[in-house]
Amino acid sequence: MSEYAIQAKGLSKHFGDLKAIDNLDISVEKSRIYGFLGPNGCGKTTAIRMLTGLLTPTSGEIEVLGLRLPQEAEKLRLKIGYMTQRFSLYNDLTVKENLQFISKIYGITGTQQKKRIDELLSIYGLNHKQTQFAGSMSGGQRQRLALAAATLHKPELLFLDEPTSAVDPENRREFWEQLFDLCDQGTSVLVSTHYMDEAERCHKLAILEDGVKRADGTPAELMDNMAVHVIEIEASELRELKQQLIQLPEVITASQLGARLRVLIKNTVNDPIGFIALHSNIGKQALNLVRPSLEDVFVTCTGNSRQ
Ligand SMILES: Nc1ncnc2c1ncn2[C@@H]1O[C@H](COP(=O)(O)OP(=O)(O)OP(=O)(O)O)[C@@H](O)[C@H]1O
Repeated sequence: MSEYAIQAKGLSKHFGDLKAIDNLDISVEKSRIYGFLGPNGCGKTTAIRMLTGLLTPTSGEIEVLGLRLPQEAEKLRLKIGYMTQRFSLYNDLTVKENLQFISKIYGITGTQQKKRIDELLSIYGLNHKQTQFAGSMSGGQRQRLALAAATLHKPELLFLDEPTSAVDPENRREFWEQLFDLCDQGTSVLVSTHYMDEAERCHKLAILEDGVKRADGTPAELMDNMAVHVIEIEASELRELKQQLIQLPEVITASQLGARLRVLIKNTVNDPIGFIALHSNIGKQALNLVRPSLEDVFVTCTGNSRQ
């Protein structure tokens, strides 16, 4: 038995001249949460659709839960859950009716259906909402209903495409707690996001840009292996200072965070604090060498740095 829920090698999808996914290699371990982090249009949905067997790759090899895709896609259908970017349930059915409808699709009927729906209503805090129309629920409640529907048949592997783009931070945090519960019970999860805080919660992630994987690893590995120094500067006139510093070829990017300027400097510079002090009128006491964040990793390994 493979330790991997998903393995893909040399995966590509071309739409005409556009390489939506270009030569992607990924390995997703079982009972873990793996993230695709990247901006809109970088190919996250295209990659997920190929890994679910819904889209045929232009080239490459895919094995999901021991099944080869796209050849064995039909056998995979009952083993996976897929929560798409858009709410795909029925707005004019109630919460309970939606779950009953999905149950029937999976062949879950009678007392088994009632038991499973009651269980899901309780897990996802929807007990008192069961007679409410899905269309009248809040963003957070809809996401919980969509997750309940995607996990109704207890899939071994769950695909979530930007699941929390329409929910507030509190609901997002709760949603992730539920993902970790699923993971604890043995479910493997592949989730796409463009939020750094969400990506940081994943066991492992791949950073995608223009269909290409720019980096992958655990969030800690990605941050530790960054070939840059990060300096935070506390000073006045930060807008001016930023303009001055980003002219230097050794400076990768500089971005303001409230009263501080966060500057990423190539690690070919041996003494980053001395370097900033030399190229500005800021004293060394206002400069701090800090730990890179995932956002620093993202701007360094994608083309989003110079602004
Ligand atoms: N069926 C299609 N035909 C032509 N181009 C497509 C098709 N599907 C996706 N694309 C293009 O492929 C690229 C990747 O799209 P994709 O939806 O996978 O990105 P994404 O990272 O999921 O972005 P978003 O979060 O905005 O959905 C985009 O340039 C998109 O326009």
